[in-house]
Amino acid sequence: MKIIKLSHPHHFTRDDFDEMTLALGYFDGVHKGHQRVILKAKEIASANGMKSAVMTFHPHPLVVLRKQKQLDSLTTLSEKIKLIEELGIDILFIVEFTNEFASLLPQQFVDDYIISFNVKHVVAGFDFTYGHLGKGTMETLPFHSRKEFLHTTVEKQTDDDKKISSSLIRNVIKTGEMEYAHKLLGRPYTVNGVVIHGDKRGRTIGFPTANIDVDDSILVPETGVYAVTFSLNEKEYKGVCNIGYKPTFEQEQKPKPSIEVNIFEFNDEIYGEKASISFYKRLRSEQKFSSIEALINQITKDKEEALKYFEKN
Ligand SMILES: Cc1cc2nc3c(=O)[nH]c(=O)nc-3n(C[C@H](O)[C@H](O)[C@H](O)COP(=O)(O)O)c2cc1C
Ligand SMILES: Nc1ncnc2c1ncn2[C@@H]1O[C@H](COP(=O)(O)OP(=O)(O)OP(=O)(O)O)[C@@H](O)[C@H]1O
Repeated sequence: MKIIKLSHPHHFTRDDFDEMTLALGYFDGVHKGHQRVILKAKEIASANGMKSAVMTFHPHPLVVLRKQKQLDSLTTLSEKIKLIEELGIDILFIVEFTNEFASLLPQQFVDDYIISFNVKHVVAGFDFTYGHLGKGTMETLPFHSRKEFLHTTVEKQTDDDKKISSSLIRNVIKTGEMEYAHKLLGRPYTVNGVVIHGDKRGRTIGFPTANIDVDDSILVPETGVYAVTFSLNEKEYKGVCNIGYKPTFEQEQKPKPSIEVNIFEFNDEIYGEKASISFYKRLRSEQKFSSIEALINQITKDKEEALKYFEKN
């Protein structure tokens, strides 16, 4: 996949590109609704001998326009790139979202970012908006197209009558409903990070853990214990993850919870390595135990429960 990063104003003209079908949106999480939009663009492109393309924006409009301080993203930009690449798209445009870009009139956006890129077909969801104050919609797009391109509107993708959206999935993950998040994303919710040093207490209680440092922009699920898979160097292991503050040992809560995984049948030294955790099911809340034995008994049960879950699913 070719990646083209640009900021406003850009210098591209139609002659720089082959004809293409373009899917438009922010696409945080690349969930099932997004997948439908992106795959529709791919389908139209291949039926018409065009290149398939996606245009996304970075950073998130709500953050740039200061409507939200931080987003708690489902994907970092590089995770989003990887997921879009896996869908088999030819070109990804990443437009820097700035106040100047946000103030483009709808017609200017269409002229400069669709027609100038030799786009012959646009695909977006029913609620996609463009241009200053989001005044452009799928209803105004034919007018702004100057008859230079066609468009396809993807109807609302729902689950139980609810629109599948990045915001819905964020709320679901915030309450630890990982099976529901899995259904809406079309894959388990996964966070990537680096293995860091913990307090080295885990091994002394018979449950060594890999502590993972995750980018601050990324949404971390509700605190608690989860059945997870842990991936490292293309290999996947099962495990149990605790997200929390370890109240059994710590008197004070740190600013952010630790994320640690006891990986089953694994004994390697992996500090500094890149790894990812996929969350399948929340097993329980984190507790303050009155003894280390009680904690050990509970983690033993957590492990059994996780193994049972993976046997059945
Ligand atoms: C599956 C699992 C469940 C855990 N549950 C709790 C808990 O309920 N309460 C708690 O205080 N610590 C809990 N812990 C955290 C342990 O206290 C922690 O792994 C241990 O203190 C080692 O920490 P360290 O890696 O920083 O050395 C859990 C850890 C795991 C792996
Ligand atoms: N459930 C859905 N059904 C159809 N199209 C969708 C759906 N969700 C998003 N889209 C479309 O996918 C593109 C990207 O959407 P966008 O990034 O705004 O995500 P969203 O999931 O709607 O997020 P948010 O929760 O931030 O509104 C847009 O064209 C949008 O209209």
